[in-house]
Amino acid sequence: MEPLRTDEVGTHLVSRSVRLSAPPVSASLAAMQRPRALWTAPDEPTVVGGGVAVAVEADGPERLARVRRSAAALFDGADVDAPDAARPRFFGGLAFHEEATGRDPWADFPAARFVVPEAQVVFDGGDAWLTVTALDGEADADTVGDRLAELRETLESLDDAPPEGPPGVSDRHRTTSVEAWHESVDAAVSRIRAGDLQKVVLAQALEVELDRPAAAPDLLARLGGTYPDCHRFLVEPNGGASFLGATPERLVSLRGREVETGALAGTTGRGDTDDEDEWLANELLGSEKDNHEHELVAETIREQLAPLSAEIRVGDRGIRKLATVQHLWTPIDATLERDEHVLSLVDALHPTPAVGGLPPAAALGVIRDTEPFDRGWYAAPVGWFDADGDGSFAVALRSAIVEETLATLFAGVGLVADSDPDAEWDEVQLKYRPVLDELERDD
Ligand SMILES: C=C(O[C@H]1C=CC=C(C(=O)O)[C@@H]1O)C(=O)O
Repeated sequence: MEPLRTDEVGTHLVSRSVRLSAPPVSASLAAMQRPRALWTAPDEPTVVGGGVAVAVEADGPERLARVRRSAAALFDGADVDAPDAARPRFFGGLAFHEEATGRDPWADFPAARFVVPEAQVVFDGGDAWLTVTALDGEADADTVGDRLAELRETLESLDDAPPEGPPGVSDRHRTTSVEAWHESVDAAVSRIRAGDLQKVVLAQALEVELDRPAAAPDLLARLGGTYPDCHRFLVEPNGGASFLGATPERLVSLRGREVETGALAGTTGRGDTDDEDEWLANELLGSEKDNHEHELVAETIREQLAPLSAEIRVGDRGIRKLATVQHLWTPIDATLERDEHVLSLVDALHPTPAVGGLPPAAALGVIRDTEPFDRGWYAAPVGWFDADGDGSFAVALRSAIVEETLATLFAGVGLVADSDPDAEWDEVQLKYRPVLDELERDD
């Protein structure tokens, strides 16, 4: 189906839901038609999607406002018969920059794309719900009901199989050599010291040739084992690519007027022993450089929320431990002054200085001028929203785009005045690990 690109959406959604005896998540995802979607977040229902009831795409500075208007027109007058848990949602995300470049490997990823899946399975505690959605010009409640019954049978007969192991890596290619990295970091640090900007996040990409095609559901299932507290996501455009990851960074979630977000910036590794791990955590907590890098993120998020909020609550700075790294982390919650759509919050917050820099325009200029590859959807918002404008978005870090036997991984680091190119290089390599560990075979 061609995505809708106009604000003049003349049709509406027809949606029906049924309770399922919960099928296995990974097998459900594997059973879905492309394009597939997966969303798992701490304290939220897991959602699997497949196929397209409707897709909305937009680009340019107004891309989120345009997506929001198209979605509102589709939800307005929608014929939805579903309990709250099973309500239809739009899933998708954005490119990091406002315009899509169309460069490989991102050729099929527009600057913004959100899809209401034809089939959506929500796993909420022990319950599971299947929702089938169509456009009213293409189906009516009866045909949607027939499809619901057919899919229910398929899903309820799925077996739970353990995920396949890593595909194996035969070759790898870095977009940035050590020498080029040193040059870029030195140049960025000089500009920061000269006062042109306060912080910039520079990234690298790693292309990896696989021994066999990697199955996204298997990769995500294994990532779930190692990174259970992260947001795991899968988005697929038209074509054969899958963009997936297990990110520790929530961008924002909105329920009613309650906002949850946080600052995540400042990184160190994990220790081999408990003592070494604690020592590393204490070094990070005491590091002037990392606290400065972190403070710029926390303060900017607070400033961006302030005009929209009746109250903002900034928690204590602490350590977020993941299997391969530990980060400085500050929880930030807010209560909004008035009703807002989660896409307005996404618009206000992206890119935070955890992935862009400060001031944002100067940092984006340095990123565009320096990085020899297209960030595509890496480090950009991915998530979902519903008819009320509630939703949840993560920052697409610790991620890769995978197609057949090629995977491209992305990782970046925040640079401030006293950043050291060698230490930052090592940090990039650590941040590849979550996805890379699931691609490489041990033997
Ligand atoms: C840009 C990335 O991480 C960000 C999030 C947490 C810590 C970061 C840091 O310490 O540099 C980065 O700002 C990435 O993982 O690619």
